[in-house]
Amino acid sequence: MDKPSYLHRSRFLSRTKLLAFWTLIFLALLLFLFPKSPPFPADSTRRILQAGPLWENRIRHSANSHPHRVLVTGAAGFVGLHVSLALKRRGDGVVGIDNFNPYYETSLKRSRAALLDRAGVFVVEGDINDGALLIKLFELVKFTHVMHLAAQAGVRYAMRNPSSYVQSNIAGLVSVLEACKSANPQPAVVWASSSSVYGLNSRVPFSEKDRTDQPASLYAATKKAGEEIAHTYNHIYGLSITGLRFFTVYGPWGRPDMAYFFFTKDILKGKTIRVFERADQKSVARDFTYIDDIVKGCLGALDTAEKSTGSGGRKKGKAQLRVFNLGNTSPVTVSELVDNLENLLNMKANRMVLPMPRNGDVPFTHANISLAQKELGYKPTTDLKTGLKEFVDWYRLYYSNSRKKIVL
Ligand SMILES: O=C(O)[C@H]1O[C@H](OP(=O)(O)OP(=O)(O)OC[C@H]2O[C@@H](n3ccc(=O)[nH]c3=O)[C@H](O)[C@@H]2O)[C@H](O)[C@@H](O)[C@@H]1O
Repeated sequence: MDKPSYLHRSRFLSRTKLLAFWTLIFLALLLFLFPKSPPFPADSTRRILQAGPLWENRIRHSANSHPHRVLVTGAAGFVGLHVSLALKRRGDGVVGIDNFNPYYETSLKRSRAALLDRAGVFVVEGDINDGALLIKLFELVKFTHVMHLAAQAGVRYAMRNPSSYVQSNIAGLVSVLEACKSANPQPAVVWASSSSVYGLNSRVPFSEKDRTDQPASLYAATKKAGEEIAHTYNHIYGLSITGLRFFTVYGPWGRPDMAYFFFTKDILKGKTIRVFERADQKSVARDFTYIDDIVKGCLGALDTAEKSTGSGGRKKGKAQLRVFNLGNTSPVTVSELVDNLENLLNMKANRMVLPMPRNGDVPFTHANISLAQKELGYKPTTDLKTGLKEFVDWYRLYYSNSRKKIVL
């Protein structure tokens, strides 16, 4: 027998209510699990809202109205510190930006930033991937130059945390170049590439004309990708871009993840250090380059950089695109590096000689610097022994005063 029609209707209604109820629950769950993302990172929104006029004034004051107004990314890093100080000392306006990430001891980065602060350089705490923050900085200051030194450094760490290299060295670089290409006027860009782009090349010294298509680490691959990205932004937007291939930079206020730094620490503690050797039993070698020489090369690149030709995202003509080796032209083996440290520290190292692990290292580096010499007037003057002495003196002072603030 057919059921009465009102029964059909009420069953239909209760099913509809049930469906509506579960749909609502489902939607609420979706909203809870995937909240709508803000137009730019929440951090940046907060930072810009909290910033206020005092923050803006500090930025304007730090840049001042000098002919050169330079934004230095990675200013609390090793090279960033020294370049920012040198620019400020000669009278340029400098604003720094750094995310103070914990790749190595953040207290060292904070000490560097404190030193910059005393020298009149304000370091904005922020990430280069934060596009809104970069736009804000360009609104506040018409930067003439960007010295882009922020990066995820280190060749061996790339196997442990590959995505950090993509995030900083590729996405971060694009974020910086995006801000530069949209700025009006566009700044000229000088940025840190790396000797590691020469990868497994065997012809020495390494020349800018050599192939760079066999990187040995993800770090090197991201720097090589950076050089190609630089070409694109130069080609499409008329940005003037100079890439600097640094060769194992060392010196006071250096990076604790680098061999000369942690060898010093470990020798002083009596800990064993691992000295890598090549398959042919020769010690690996590096074209160690002292920080003051690198700073001169960076300033030379900045001073010879031509203006970008575009404005507000539009190219108006061909712009300069350059790449230079900044090395020392005299490679030293790692065992000689350790000999030097033993002499300076007056202590014997406990060496464990091991075959070079296959984790991104290359057996040797050696720079041909004739192009930088010709175009930038670059001429390194510090040998490893002299530079290491400066480092060891700083190291002893810094770590014996680690709780106090010290000046360079
Ligand atoms: O020139 C560059 O572009 C690169 O220079 C350095 O990379 P690297 O030359 O490998 O510097 P270290 O990690 O300090 O190593 C120096 C030498 O010591 C050797 N080493 C390292 C660590 C160790 O425990 N034992 C050892 O013998 C390495 O094989 C290498 O030959 C920096 O760490 C990179 O960020 C930079 O980009």
